[in-house]
Amino acid sequence: MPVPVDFIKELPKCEHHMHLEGSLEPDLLFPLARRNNITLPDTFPKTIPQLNAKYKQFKDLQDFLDYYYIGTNVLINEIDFFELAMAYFKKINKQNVIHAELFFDPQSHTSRGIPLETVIKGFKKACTKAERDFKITSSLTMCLLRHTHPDECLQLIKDSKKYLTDGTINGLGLDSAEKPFPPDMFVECFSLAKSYNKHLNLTAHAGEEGPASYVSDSLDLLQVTRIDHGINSVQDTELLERLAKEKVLLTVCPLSNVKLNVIKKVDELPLDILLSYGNPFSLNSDDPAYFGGYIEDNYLAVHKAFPNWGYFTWGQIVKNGINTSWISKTKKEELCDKVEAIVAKWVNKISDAYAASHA
Ligand SMILES: Nc1ncnc2[nH]cnc12
Ligand SMILES: [Zn+2]
Repeated sequence: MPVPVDFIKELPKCEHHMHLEGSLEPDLLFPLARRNNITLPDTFPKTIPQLNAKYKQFKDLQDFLDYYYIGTNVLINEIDFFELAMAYFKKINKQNVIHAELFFDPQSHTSRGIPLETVIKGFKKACTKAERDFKITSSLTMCLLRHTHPDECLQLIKDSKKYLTDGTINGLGLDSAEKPFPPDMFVECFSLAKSYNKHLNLTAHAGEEGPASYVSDSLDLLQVTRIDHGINSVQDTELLERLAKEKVLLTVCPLSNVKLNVIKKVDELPLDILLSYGNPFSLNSDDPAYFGGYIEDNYLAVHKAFPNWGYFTWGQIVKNGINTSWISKTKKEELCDKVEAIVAKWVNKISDAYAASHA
């Protein structure tokens, strides 16, 4: 019998893969376009229902990205970035999220003349407010857009030096269209950022649409310690062994993979293989406004698709996510204790119910 849905909901969750620009819901996108006098392209859906209908299914990653980058155009002022992030925090506050490591794409804004400072200030103020109001801790990971020229990415790293060194930005990532832009193009960018701050956390999207070799190249060439998506790693069992040995977190995004046609159904995700190899993975929403759900929806989709997982398997998955989060050892211990207490509570509930029914 599957574990109860209420147990899944109660688990304290860490989100490791969520693009702030990907949380731009149609009901914020249109008002921001009006407020900022932004004219959307003629071919862009005109109403919230029309836009939601488009978001039902994308042909592939590029089809989605075409909409995603149009959406970013409505973000102009610091308050827009703040409101966008606050709308996300309000949603996840109802889903037992305790910690969120958040991506953002500076180049999608600086290329339109929006100062980097505007973007970062707006997002950072929301992170501070979320910690104060909701007790959700968070950090920002700046992503390089791999479809832009590596020289532009290098310039962004130089322009962000202050934020990369003073802890305002906690991580560097790599996103956008994967297959035509392999990791080796960005070696200089990642090494420059790391030279600014040896504690900077490094991650990259790899093995979403691209091959397993992009995962190993990201580890070897970019020196990342985490892989975003990474599900195509299962094409290479030696790689799976390595990822397990090095405790590399794969930030899996179930609903995203279905909406972007990477898989047809959530039960096709190779999660049982990852469990059998001891690969830590977490469940994430990627771009929740576009893919039909926030983190809890992703947990529930996996719960439905993998009904055989018991309390301890779920507890282990969540603890693996905590232990590979970019947080202190003390915080990891505190959160893992919380998970263990919840698992114990539910296991006792079941055994008490069993004992009562057999008394
Ligand atoms: N799923 C994804 N893959 C690559 N780049 C992205 N940017 C936003 N979402 C993305
Ligand atoms: Zn992503």
